[in-house]
Amino acid sequence: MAKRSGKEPLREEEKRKLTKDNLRKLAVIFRFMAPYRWIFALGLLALFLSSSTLLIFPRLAGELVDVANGKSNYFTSITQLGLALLLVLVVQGIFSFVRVYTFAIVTEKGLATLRKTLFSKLVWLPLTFYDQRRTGELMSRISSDVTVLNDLFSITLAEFFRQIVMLIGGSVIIAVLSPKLTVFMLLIFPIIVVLGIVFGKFIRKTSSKSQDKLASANVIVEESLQSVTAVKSFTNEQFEIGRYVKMLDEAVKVSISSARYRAIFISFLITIVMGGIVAIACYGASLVQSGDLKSGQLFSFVLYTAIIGISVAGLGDIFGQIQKSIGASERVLDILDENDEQSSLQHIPLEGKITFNNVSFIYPTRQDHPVLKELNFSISPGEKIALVGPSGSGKSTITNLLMRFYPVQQGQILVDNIAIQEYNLSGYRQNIGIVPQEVLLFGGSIAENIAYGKPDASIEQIREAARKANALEFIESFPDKFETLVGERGVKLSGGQRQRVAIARAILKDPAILILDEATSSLDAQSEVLVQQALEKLMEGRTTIIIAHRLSTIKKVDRIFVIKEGRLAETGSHAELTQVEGGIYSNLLKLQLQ
Ligand SMILES: Nc1ncnc2c1ncn2[C@@H]1O[C@H](COP(=O)(O)OP(=O)(O)OP(=O)(O)O)[C@@H](O)[C@H]1O
Repeated sequence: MAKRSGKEPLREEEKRKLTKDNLRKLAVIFRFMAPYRWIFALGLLALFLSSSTLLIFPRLAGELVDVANGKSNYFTSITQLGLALLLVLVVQGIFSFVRVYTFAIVTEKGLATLRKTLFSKLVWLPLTFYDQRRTGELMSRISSDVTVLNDLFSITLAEFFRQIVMLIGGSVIIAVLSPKLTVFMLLIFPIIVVLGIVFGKFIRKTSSKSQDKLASANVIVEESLQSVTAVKSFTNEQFEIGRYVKMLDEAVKVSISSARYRAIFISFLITIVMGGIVAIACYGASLVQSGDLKSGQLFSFVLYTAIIGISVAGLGDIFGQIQKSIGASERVLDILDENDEQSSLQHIPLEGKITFNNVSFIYPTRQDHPVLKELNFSISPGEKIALVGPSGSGKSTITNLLMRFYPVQQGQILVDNIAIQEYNLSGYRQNIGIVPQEVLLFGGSIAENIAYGKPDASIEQIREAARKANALEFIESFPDKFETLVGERGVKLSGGQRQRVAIARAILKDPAILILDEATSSLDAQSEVLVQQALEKLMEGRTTIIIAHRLSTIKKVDRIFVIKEGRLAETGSHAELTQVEGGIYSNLLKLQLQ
């Protein structure tokens, strides 16, 4: 979702009705602010006082007119009144400062707790959750939705209370000032307000359409910039510009047509509001003429009417914002309510015996597509096996289940003769190291990236791991050595270098079980040799499962499991399987050799 400021129109789908249930959702979010409730209460008090002080202002301004006419009951000189006004302003300023500052403290601290809770929830959520959500959508939970809630607690709620104080206080004061004029005003203003609300709703709908068009245009910018290399390599610069211009032109068309309605709305509103005020002023003037009202009182009255008008107009927007915040809190709570896999870390020393007993598996998001079918095999501690088979046959799924990324639905996976779900999750996963096909590094230094396998590792241990991973030489050749920053996702390192950093990571982690997902794209011969040597060192003494693509690795393993359509089709050593006439493995081999 494109980032939008609070001033932009609300989308209908972002709003929720102000029901009791929905307001309860906001109350749940408010719990994050509970530790700061006393500061919040102080803010509310300051808000009440600053609004009340502000309400004195029009009254004093009216007195100013009466003092000038020599008709004031309270003040003898303009200077005296000027000082009183100054005092009101200063007091009001102090209360406003306290209000804004305290609300900011409560909101910032409370919402930082919410953000932290949300992020830790997200990282603890299982992969089954991620299969159903898009990353962009989750990002906007932490950014846009929490920002909407931030606005609610820091601005909207304060505005809401302020407008209410203004509305009620202002109405009481004008009723006391001149009951007659108040009744006259009440006959006019509600009609203006209703017209304003109805028209305003219509305008919001049309500008929401133009926002959507603009958002679509922004998607093109995002896509083109993200894949700028693809755009350039296909020499599609002109094509992308064309797409953008077309979409933007449509957005402009819709915006201008919506601006026409907005212009009518604004001119209508100004005319009718001013007309109302003029009508009140005229009637008020006639009251002054007949001696029912002092001119200063009329002046105050008109100012109060304007304040009440502004409050009523503001309330509509505030309700919209509250409805939008309920939508945001609902989405945030949805995530907080998910079941996560959080577990404290227990150290479990494993030997690395792996057994699959009749394991069948279907991904929860693709119920109609059985992936693994009654798989049976056993791997001894320290044994090295390769998973071989056509794309989509289920090789990665086997390792996903072993990592407990997904729960097994049928059959059992045992490690050291105990069903894997019996182990403490983090303790269990600590025993498994992965060197993935596509190594993505974090944006820090090389040292930090290697230490990802063991965050408390000393620099000597990091160095030793880099040495074993054949990475020391290239790291030392950089001017900043281990402190070299690898760039976003490790872009500053070559494929082979990234692989060796990943191997060093795994060496440092020192797991009993190792999963190697061989890179499909080949490295240059020299890098290949260095990576292979490093991998062999890494594999020593560990149970290893290799998702294999290359002959050179397959030949060296103890056993090869040929997977076909989720079943174990053939098992044996390279030498054994090549002997099988018409076998899947021997056919694959022939293909590769060709
Ligand atoms: N997260 C997922 N959600 C739903 N289906 C999935 C998921 N991951 C894989 N699959 C499906 O499961 C089947 C097996 O996929 P898997 O990744 O295990 O195959 P593979 O043998 O490792 O393939 P490759 O060699 O191409 O990596 C495929 O049909 C794939 O579309």
